Amino acid sequence: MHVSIACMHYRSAETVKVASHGFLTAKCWWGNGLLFKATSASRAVPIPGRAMYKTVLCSSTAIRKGLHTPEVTHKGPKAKRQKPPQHQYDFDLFTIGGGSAGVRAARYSAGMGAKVALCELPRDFISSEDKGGTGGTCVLRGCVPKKLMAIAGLFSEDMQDAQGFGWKLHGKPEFDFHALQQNKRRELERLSDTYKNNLEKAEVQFIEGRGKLIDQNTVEVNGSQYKAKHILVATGSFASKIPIEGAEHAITSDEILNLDVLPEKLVVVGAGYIGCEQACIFNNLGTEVHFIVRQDLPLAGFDKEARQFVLEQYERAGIHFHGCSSPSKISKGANGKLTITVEPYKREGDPFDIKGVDEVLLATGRKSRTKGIGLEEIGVELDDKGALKVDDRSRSVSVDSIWGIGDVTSRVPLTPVARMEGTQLALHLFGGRSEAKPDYKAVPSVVFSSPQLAYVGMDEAGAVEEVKDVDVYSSTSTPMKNSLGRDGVKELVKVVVSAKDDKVLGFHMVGSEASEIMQGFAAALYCGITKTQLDATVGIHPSSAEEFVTLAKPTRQYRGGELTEGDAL
Ligand SMILES: Cc1cc2nc3c(=O)[nH]c(=O)nc-3n(C[C@H](O)[C@H](O)[C@H](O)COP(=O)(O)OP(=O)(O)OC[C@H]3O[C@@H](n4cnc5c(N)ncnc54)[C@H](O)[C@@H]3O)c2cc1C
Ligand SMILES: NC(=O)c1ccc[n+]([C@@H]2O[C@H](COP(=O)([O-])OP(=O)(O)OC[C@H]3O[C@@H](n4cnc5c(N)ncnc54)[C@H](O)[C@@H]3O)[C@@H](O)[C@H]2O)c1
Repeated sequence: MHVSIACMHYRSAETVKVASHGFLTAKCWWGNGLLFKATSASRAVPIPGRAMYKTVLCSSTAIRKGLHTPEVTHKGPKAKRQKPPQHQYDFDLFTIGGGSAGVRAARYSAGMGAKVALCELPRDFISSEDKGGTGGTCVLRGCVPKKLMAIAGLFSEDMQDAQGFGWKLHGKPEFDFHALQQNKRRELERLSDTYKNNLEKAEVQFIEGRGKLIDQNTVEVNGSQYKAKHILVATGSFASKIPIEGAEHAITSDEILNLDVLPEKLVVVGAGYIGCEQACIFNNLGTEVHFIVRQDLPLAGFDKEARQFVLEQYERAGIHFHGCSSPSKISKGANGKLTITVEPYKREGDPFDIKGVDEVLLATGRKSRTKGIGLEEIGVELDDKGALKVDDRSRSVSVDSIWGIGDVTSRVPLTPVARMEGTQLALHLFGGRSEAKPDYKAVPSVVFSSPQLAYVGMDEAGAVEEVKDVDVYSSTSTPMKNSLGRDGVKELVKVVVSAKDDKVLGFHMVGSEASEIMQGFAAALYCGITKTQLDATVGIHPSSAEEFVTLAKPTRQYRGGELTEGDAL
């Protein structure tokens, strides 16, 4: 049986499935891949040699229900009613974990007609083997609380800038950390509830409790066993502490986002995403912040010029950066204050102590949550970092019925990527799109520090290594706000171009609006923009973003992998 759908006012048309109950399942596509509910049918046309050809017409109002839900179905005049299926499974898909990845995959799969269940741990702001909550890390102890706290910190920069524009602040503005934390928790609980409600609206069966695999098709939660054709492991990751003496006195990102008292003095160990973001948040809120970092620059793996530039800005804002250093010990005094002993790392020098510290944040990386849930017992292969090993369609490399998406795998640990993997998995399993798989071609990323560092595509060193002939365009400027506001605030824009075919390979920016600006350039990179096309783009004036389309002369050029013009970084 074949069905085509014609949705008026929408680009659409696809698919067909004859459900076992004899009804037609019709998926209706919009341009961006969302699915809509089709609710009416007009005619069915038999085609010789095929069972039947059926056209379903539906109006835009008829298909407006639900952002994604797919299917419906109309009983075709000639469709034969079949016997109810003799399922050996309770569910088509059972998802363990209700974070960004699991919720997306579960909702979309249910929307495509699958029978889906999802289990998630009871809610807590601090995660553990037994505590979690719908929305997962992003909502309860990641992107959202972090961004709310970053916004709180930015008001302090704004108040300083405002004075240059004539605003008079009478007396020292007061900051109530407790109020921020209370308001923030309320908002996070609201969002977490929304995630749960959305699952229920999508008709995903929600089970609160810890999921554990019993065999390749069975999950146990709270003593009950559920059988599913496919099992999705989306259990995310957790902050791991480095094994130094006194590590029990240190906290991780879970706790720092949930403090009740604003620390006066904070030491941050590790300058990845989390370290840089938290250092800047607390610096802006008035805490004395010290950074202990093994390299000479923060943000290993990012573009070197952007790293150098962002460090200058962190130090200008008052953060104490201790590069080429590593902590060896944390001790707690009788007054409750901490002392952290710091050793030189791959350099000459003496150890030193940072005393009178209220909190030490270990921001030294995260590990996939794969232990104690029966994975290894049923033969699911993990990689050398303990992450679930999957193929390019997110299927376990060793057990066919097991799938893994999001931070539990070692791909790109970002929320939009986890969601994209969820969407693609739903399409692959239940959307009639067996070719569907995640696409990592142009994943943009932002460190929400102060200033922000955003990029998409290749950094300069990576481009030179891979492409050899590269032109680099970079420029620094003072944002207009800072012509009258705080002194010394600068922004960087940078474009990395292949000299062979003029294609842009990477965009980088350090600046207060970098996250908002980079999204559009990510779309351009995805579409394969050339430097000539970028130059032909009309700027938006006055703005920081226009710097990207006015970069006339290369700052550095490489040919055959060697620097031929400009100064080495
Ligand atoms: C401090 C911080 C800031 C971040 N900021 C950003 C940002 O700004 N932008 C961005 O894109 N990304 C950010 N990230 C990364 C982002 O949060 C993750 O990539 C994303 O949340 C991963 O989603 P996930 O669904 O794979 O995992 P999670 O969100 O961790 O979800 C996994 C879920 O599984 C549950 N679970 C675990 N075990 C079980 C079990 N046995 N049974 C039932 N449930 C279980 C957990 O409770 C959890 O809710 C940040 C991360 C952190 C830590
Ligand atoms: N804005 C965002 O999108 C955002 C924000 C936070 C987290 N995340 C995601 O979460 C992931 C985890 O973040 P993260 O900051 O924990 O990890 P990370 O890998 O970005 O940074 C960890 C840092 O710790 C350092 N480190 C490791 N071991 C150390 C040791 N023994 N001593 C001193 N330093 C040590 C590393 O060199 C690195 O700089 C990131 O990869 C990112 O994808 C994203």
